[in-house]
Amino acid sequence: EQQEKWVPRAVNMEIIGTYAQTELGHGTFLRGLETTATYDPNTEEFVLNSPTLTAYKWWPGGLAHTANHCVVVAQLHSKGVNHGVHPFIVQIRDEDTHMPLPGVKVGEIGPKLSFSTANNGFLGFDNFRVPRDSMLMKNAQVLKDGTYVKSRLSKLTYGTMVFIRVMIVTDMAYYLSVGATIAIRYSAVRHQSKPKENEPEPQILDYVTQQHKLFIALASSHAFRVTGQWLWTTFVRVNKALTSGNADTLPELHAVACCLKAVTTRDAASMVEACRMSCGGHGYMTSSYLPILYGITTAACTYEGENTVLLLQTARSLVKAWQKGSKGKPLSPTEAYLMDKSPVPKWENTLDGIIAGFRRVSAGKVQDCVSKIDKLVKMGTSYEDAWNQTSVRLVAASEAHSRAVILATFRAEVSRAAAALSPPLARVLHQLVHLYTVYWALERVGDLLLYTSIAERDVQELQQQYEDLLQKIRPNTVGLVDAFDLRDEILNSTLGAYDGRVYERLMEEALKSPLNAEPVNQSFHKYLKPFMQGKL
Ligand SMILES: CCCCCCCCCCCCCCCCCCCC(=O)SCCNC(=O)CCNC(=O)[C@H](O)C(C)(C)COP(=O)(O)OP(=O)(O)OC[C@H]1O[C@@H](n2cnc3c(N)ncnc32)[C@H](O)[C@@H]1OP(=O)(O)O
Ligand SMILES: Cc1cc2nc3c(=O)[nH]c(=O)nc-3n(C[C@H](O)[C@H](O)[C@H](O)COP(=O)(O)OP(=O)(O)OC[C@H]3O[C@@H](n4cnc5c(N)ncnc54)[C@H](O)[C@@H]3O)c2cc1C
Repeated sequence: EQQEKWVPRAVNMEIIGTYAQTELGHGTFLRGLETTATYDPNTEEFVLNSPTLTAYKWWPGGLAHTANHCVVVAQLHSKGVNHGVHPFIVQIRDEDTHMPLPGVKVGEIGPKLSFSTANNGFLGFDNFRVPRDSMLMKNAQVLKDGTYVKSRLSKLTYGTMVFIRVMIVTDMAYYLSVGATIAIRYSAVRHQSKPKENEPEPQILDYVTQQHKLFIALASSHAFRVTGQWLWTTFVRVNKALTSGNADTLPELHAVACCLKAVTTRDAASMVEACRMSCGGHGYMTSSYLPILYGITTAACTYEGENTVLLLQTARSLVKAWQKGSKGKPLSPTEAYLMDKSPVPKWENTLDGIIAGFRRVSAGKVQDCVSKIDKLVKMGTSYEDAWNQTSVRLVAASEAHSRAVILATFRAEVSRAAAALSPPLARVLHQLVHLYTVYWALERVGDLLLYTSIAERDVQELQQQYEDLLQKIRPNTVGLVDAFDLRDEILNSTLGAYDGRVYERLMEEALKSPLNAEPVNQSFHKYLKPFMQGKL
């Protein structure tokens, strides 16, 4: 009945909430959170408290001035026992006056790299009392007398984060479609330099280096959209099983959500930055929207689980899978390839050959990590220290695993969908799958040389395949970004508008600046003139 109490009010916007988990002192290590919720059986209330400065919640989006409620993650104490972190839904502001309630300290954390509209806030409690039903009791409960009833699965507390991580993969597909649309449209409008004296300045989109910078962003948008859809379907299936009490598939979902969130956010941020830089000075204009887009995508590398920490979570799953598989036990579908003990096959410069190659790389890296950890432990190093000393390799193994998942999913889903598409459209999408796959084979050629039978001539051929694909995709590039069908109001970009009036839009935006309101700015009279006259 808690959902009946809170959900309708949230849906009709009586409740504006945020998720208050991170504190000044802890973001990753949730078991280290300091906010306490101590149960008082005499009043059937929880007393929320921030015992230290580092216990203050810090970062929750909308917390500073928008939210009037929040989900607070706190250490639950009852009958003198700390039962660990649990979620509580807490009203923090008066619903009429919006004033902070007594015992609640809330405010803005200050300027950030981007996300300036998110009013991220801080929140502290001074022995703030909330009724017992504030504890979200879907998984664990506290009875009226203070008896704690533990959840059938403690990890369900972390479920919200899995959901958001799953959504973030699709978010990255969207952000890349915005960046690619802006940069490719601008590259079609911008003419620069004279490689051929007797010909006009060409579109910068015809420079192969420009195509190399931009087409991967276009292909990645499709790869992440397809992978995000697969991940969402997986999430729905796991959640359905959880509802019926079966948590067997949750570890696999957690592991694959972690590495996909980490890899897609890192790729999106670096590719949006490449889109910005490919637009020269105008890409550095706020009016291009590319700097803001970079700020948004790079934030995703940190929020909802810092990327390194998440890649290590996946590595933890891969190492456990290796150890499990080595004992002959079955592995989850996404990790089953780790147990492929067949001899390394002859390298094939095909999509299937490259996908199989990335699986070999991932399995080889995981095996190397397990061997290094085992060797260190046998030499007397603690497992924790051996893990830390191997962690750079563990992150790389996780990345290789994630890339193998994306490559395989992108290829499989486009192949499956192609049958229902027109031959020209199917051909273009296959070209994007091919470009994405060969791009990453070339980016990770060192790993392929270490763990597969790829030879120098294969690499040369892949490079030629890649350059041929750039040439094949070029004629459809503008059509492909137009197909994202992003309205000018959404693009919010002087460089990416559909009409291509880049220079007029740049000037229109410049003239809106208040600094252009008068021909001589007041700074001349206040500072320059006195300085020039030696009076400053
Ligand atoms: C229908 C309504 C729709 C509403 C619309 C929604 C739209 C969404 C749009 C998309 C997003 C929009 C943009 C978002 C804007 C910004 C939002 C940002 C919000 C935040 O940042 S919230 C705070 C996020 N914080 C984190 O992610 C913290 C990261 N830290 C951790 O996850 C854990 O602390 C960590 C890293 C796991 C370490 O903890 P520890 O206790 O040390 O864990 P162990 O490593 O020991 O592992 C213990 C054990 O648990 C398993 N585990 C860990 N996490 C999970 C999990 N999430 N799920 C399942 N299982 C988990 C782990 O595998 C271990 O298992 P073992 O069996 O190996 O022991
Ligand atoms: C734009 C934005 C919006 C946010 N919104 C919210 C929100 O709405 N609600 C909310 O609760 N939080 C929010 N956060 C906070 C976010 O979830 C945390 O910043 C994130 O979880 C990382 O935690 P941290 O900042 O404490 O970094 P730390 O965990 O201190 O990480 C710092 C460094 O230490 C490394 N590190 C930490 N632990 C390990 C480890 N075990 N092994 C190896 N390296 C490690 C990390 O890799 C990183 O390099 C937001 C953050 C941002 C940037």
